[in-house]
Amino acid sequence: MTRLQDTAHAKINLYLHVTGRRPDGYHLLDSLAVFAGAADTISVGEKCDRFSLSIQGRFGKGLEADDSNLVLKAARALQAKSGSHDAYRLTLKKDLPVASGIGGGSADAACTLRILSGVWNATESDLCALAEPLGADVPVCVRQQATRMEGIGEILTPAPEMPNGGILLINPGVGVSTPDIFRSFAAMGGIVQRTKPVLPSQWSSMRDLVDLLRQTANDLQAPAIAHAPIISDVLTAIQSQSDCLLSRMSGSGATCFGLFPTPQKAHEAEEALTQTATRLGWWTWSGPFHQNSPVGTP
Ligand SMILES: C[C@](O)(CO)[C@H](O)COP(=O)(O)OP(=O)(O)OC[C@H]1O[C@@H](n2ccc(N)nc2=O)[C@H](O)[C@@H]1O
Ligand SMILES: Nc1ncnc2c1ncn2[C@@H]1O[C@H](COP(=O)(O)OP(=O)(O)OP(=O)(O)O)[C@@H](O)[C@H]1O
Repeated sequence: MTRLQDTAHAKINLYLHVTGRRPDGYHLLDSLAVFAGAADTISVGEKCDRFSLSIQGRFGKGLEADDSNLVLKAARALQAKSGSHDAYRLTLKKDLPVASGIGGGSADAACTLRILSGVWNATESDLCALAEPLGADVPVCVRQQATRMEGIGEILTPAPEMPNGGILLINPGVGVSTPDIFRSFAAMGGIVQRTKPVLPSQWSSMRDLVDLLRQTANDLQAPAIAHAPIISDVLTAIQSQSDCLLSRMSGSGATCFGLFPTPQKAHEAEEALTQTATRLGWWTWSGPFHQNSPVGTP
């Protein structure tokens, strides 16, 4: 069965170690990426001569529906691969903040590939080959499952499924440019030698996961704070909530996350921060992790 609507979930880097640099300037990473329930939605409408995109949702304004949009780039890449001349009207409901370290654009691109793979019978390996040139975060977003990312993001190893904990996301409304943060990372001293984390075959509890995460870091957090000091305030606000097990920034920022023993505890923390968030214009989301069905299932 073809899924003509699908959700593009927020990617969260629970840890992110920069381990090296390629001759082309891209950074080698070791990161544990998981997915939150928060998502954009993409729908495929009627067939037409050329792909078109309409954008709705809280963060739709300010995002161009032109050729630079990763949804259209992904659709055209798969159309070319399939050799089809068919095109469709696409709609993106943009509920995730843009340029915020949770891979919204990458998740949209991967989601577009997944939906259209149903239309053109593309295989998962076709999707992976198309994903890589669209962006370093696109391959991991194809499956939307807990994954260890290495290389520049193209070497993917399945990671243990997340325990039934809760996650709180907060974005302070400051867009952060990924290339700028990698540049500042280099300028601020660059690579720190770290012990490579050993992931278990499964997590016995959120505490088990958090114990390991405490021995890790997001190496892009300090450079991102140098660009946007408000990130420190967000981390403090999350960490000061009762039952918060860990707070950290995701990706190149500025979105930060807090881990909680249950989704309910994450909701309670979000509620406690409502007044602050409303006053400062922060975007917040709380709930469970996304546990996905494999590509190709309805
Ligand atoms: C920081 C992460 O979000 C962690 O998951 C990703 O590595 C970034 O993935 P992304 O936004 O899809 O990145 P891309 O759009 O491919 O690259 C944007 C820019 O970020 C820098 N970049 C990105 C990924 C990477 N492994 N090394 C880099 O140095 C490069 O300057 C690149 O030109
Ligand atoms: N569908 C899309 N949604 C969001 N951004 C898009 C999209 N298409 C193109 N872009 C462009 O991609 C850039 C990065 O956006 P995105 O929201 O993916 O950043 P991010 O969350 O920081 O990603 P990452 O965590 O992968 O670094 C934006 O500056 C935006 O102009």
